[in-house]
Amino acid sequence: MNQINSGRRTGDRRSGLERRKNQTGKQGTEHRMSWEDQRTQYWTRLLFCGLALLYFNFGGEEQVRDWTNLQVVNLIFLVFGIEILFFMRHASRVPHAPWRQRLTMWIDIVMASFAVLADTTISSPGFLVYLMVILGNGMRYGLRLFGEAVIGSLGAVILIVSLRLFDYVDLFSVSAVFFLVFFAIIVIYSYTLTAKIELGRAKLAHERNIDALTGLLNQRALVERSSSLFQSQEDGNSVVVLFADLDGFKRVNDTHGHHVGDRLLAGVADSIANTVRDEDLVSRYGGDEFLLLLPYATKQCGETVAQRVRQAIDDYAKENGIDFSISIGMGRYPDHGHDLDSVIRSVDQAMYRSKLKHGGGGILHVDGGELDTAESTSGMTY
Ligand SMILES: Nc1nc2c(ncn2[C@@H]2O[C@H](COP(=O)(O)OP(=O)(O)OP(=O)(O)O)[C@@H](O)[C@H]2O)c(=O)[nH]1
Repeated sequence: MNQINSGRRTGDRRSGLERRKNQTGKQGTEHRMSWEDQRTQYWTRLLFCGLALLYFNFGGEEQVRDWTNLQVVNLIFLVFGIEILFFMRHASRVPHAPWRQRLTMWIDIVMASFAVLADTTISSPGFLVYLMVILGNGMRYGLRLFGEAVIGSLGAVILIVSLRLFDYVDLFSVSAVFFLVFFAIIVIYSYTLTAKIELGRAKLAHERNIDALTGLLNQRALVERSSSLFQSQEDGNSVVVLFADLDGFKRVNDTHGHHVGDRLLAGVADSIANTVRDEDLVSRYGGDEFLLLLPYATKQCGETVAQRVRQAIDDYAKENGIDFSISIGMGRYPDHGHDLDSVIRSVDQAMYRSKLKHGGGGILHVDGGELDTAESTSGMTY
């Protein structure tokens, strides 16, 4: 039992599966925006920038309040346009950048506020831009930015109204109050709609990426994650790949029934999840097969984890009085394959050779090196 717990962080009382569920849940539900998802937003920002320039230039100096002038307004909106083009280019190259989404949203709020403050018309069309910022960011990037956009816009409106309090007192009327009520209803309605969309999106991502029985990543999600993981392993770092397959699992099903087999798979998943770090990827690759990817790990780290996994499974089998074991094939990217498929082929073969040789419970390296099945793993640090 000690071996199973040895992978757990100090003070972290969650089971391995809970930790893994949280991790995979987060990874599985995170919504990564593609460039195509964001393109319309950047064109809309450009459109609004152009409209603002037209609006002020059609109105001329009379459209601009005394504290500034048309030249300054033009200059500021020109800089705004350049900022949009700059981040547009950035978004097309690096689509997923939460800091950029947040920064551009705040720039939009500042620009809308500037437009409203510079405008001699009290009910400036700039106010509608706040709605665009709230809806556009909320619907696209989720509730967090939605909330931020509401707070930012509300704060800006309060500031503007207090700065021009006397102008707005004159404007006070029943229709103005109703305008605000309608505005608030639209925001609340959009918030609940966004919450629903986000929940649905998270549920879908979870179902797509997580194996329902074990709570581990499924094969599809692992393949998807592996490409970015492999790309990030520069400077001679390697990813250790472990292919683990249960021995005698069919017999467990046949003897104890499928429901026990199911529970055993979930227990094995939990035991395996306990042996690795949070940044490692653990997946249920097939029926009774598990694939582990350990980024930035040396061969020695891989051996340590492989031995821990085997030990954890032996302990689990003993504790539950069920006769089964685990065979593990071990290799590394990029040493044993140029992509996930080819590394898996190598480690799968190593695992299979180990099974043939020992009939179960062995750990075999792709290079042919075998780990002593009796070796103790206590006291190992990884
Ligand atoms: N209970 C249960 N059984 C499953 C599930 N998925 C696959 N299986 C069973 O897992 C077994 C896997 O077969 P084998 O690979 O031959 O299992 P094994 O007895 O461990 O044999 P070796 O891998 O050759 O050692 C099959 O009997 C499948 O029906 C599942 O979700 N739940």
